[in-house]
Amino acid sequence: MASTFLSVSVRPPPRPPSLPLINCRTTTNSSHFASRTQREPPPLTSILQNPNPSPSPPSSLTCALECPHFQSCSGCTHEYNLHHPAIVDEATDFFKALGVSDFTFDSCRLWGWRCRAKLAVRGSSSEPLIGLYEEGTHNIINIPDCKAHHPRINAAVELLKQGIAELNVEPYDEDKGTGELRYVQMAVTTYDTSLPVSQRYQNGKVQVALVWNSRNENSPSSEKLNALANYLWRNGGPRRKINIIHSLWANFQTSTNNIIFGNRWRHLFGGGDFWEHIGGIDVSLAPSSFGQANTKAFDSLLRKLQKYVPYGASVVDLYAGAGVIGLSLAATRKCRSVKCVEVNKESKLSFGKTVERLPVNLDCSISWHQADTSIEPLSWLVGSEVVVVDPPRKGLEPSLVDALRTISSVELNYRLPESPSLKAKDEKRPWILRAKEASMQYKLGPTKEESDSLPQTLIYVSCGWQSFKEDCASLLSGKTWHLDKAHGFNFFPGTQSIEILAVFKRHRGASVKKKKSGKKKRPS
Ligand SMILES: C[S@@+](CC[C@H](N)C(=O)[O-])C[C@H]1O[C@@H](n2cnc3c(N)ncnc32)[C@H](O)[C@@H]1O
Repeated sequence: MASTFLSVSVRPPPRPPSLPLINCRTTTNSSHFASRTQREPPPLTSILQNPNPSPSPPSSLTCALECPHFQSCSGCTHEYNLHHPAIVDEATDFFKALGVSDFTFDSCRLWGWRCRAKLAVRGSSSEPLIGLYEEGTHNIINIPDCKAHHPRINAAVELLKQGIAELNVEPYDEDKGTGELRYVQMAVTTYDTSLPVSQRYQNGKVQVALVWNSRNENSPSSEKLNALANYLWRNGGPRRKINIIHSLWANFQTSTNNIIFGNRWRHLFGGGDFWEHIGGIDVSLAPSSFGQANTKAFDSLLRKLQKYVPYGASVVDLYAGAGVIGLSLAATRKCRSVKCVEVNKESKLSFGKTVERLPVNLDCSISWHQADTSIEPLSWLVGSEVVVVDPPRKGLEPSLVDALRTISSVELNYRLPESPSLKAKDEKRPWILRAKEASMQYKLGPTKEESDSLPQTLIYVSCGWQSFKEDCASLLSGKTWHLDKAHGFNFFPGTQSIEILAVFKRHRGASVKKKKSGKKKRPS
């Protein structure tokens, strides 16, 4: 996961004046930016009429960001060669040294790719600032023409600014802890079956979550919150000719730390369910649950990932969020079982909704568990042939790396009890009991016998290149795993980030030592 919000950048040297600028975009609208000498936002209608999507793949070596905010905004760190960040060459060499010479890189969509953004709201009600930190400072700047954002996010931000000014909403003051609106999260759904497929992306609609500086909806400032939500719904909702708002939510947060969301959410307007079609399934994503920012690139990664999972396999999806990876495998690979493990309890609701849209005849046992994978990780690995890990940027927990490294030599202490009721009765470990309480179990089809197999395939999805390299070295040092395949995806064009999909296989013969039964061998 890459956070939109706090990014540190290293600027490349400025482009020499003589270097020709070849733009990879077919629908360039550079005059729109060239003529804009001031930084004030364009009117909402102009944003909507110039959605500036980039439907075609790159064709030259100098695909350029061409963003007017590049010098000041901390969001993007690289202006040229968006389709081929330098880190790709490093990754190619890295994987080659490990015996994988067919590393591939998918450059994905280069502009308008960000379908999920968390933006700070600062400034004053007459001149609100909604955006990211200014490079090297703690000041927020407006980024109305951001080239990474889906154009509908820019349009919704513009509308929000108008609402703030008109209704005299007070932006948050970090130093004093005063003000009303702290942050806004904008997430775009591009799944509208009433439109032809070719028109769906550009006509995405935005789920807006307003982070309000009060304890709950009964506080005195709630009237202002409702008025703002009303304004956005009236001016961007379904009654408008161009409907940009999908739904409106409030989150209540009064803490002075830098955690964006509080625990309390309230649905205000529009669809309570937010659907996207990713990896071959309909996925529900509540504003409180983790969602990938680059919807299209994530879809490409999932399509590739699916090919490495054998039909009918049992899968455990660690760091699962709302279970998008696991559930897309359940549907497309007809998995026997899929177990999703995630620490954030907010993802459970979205998981349940997504399961309800899976085909009923899947013949798969599906579960979601709220648990920390670093605690007794082996207990989650037992019973699955394939393990998928998709950790945050810091990489895998050391205890999980250890469990994976030593998986072949570990005695199998985790024999599954004969019946679930017996299992529940005998279980004493509080963290396992807590995870069970918070879990969700579905059986789509007849019940299958659970196995005590251990994973033969490890699929690592990484958004942190440094931590991936370290985890990779640790995993390979155990001689249990070898690296089989690796692919890169351009999840964050304009930065030196790369999303990696790496497939490890367990060495043949590296099998589990079964626990001794205690029975004496019968003489032959
Ligand atoms: C990069 S996201 C991936 C989510 C999901 N695979 C997806 O693509 O939608 C990482 C997820 O790991 C979860 N997480 C972080 N640390 C964890 C831990 N120790 N145990 C379980 N989940 C954890 C986060 O809450 C987050 O949802």
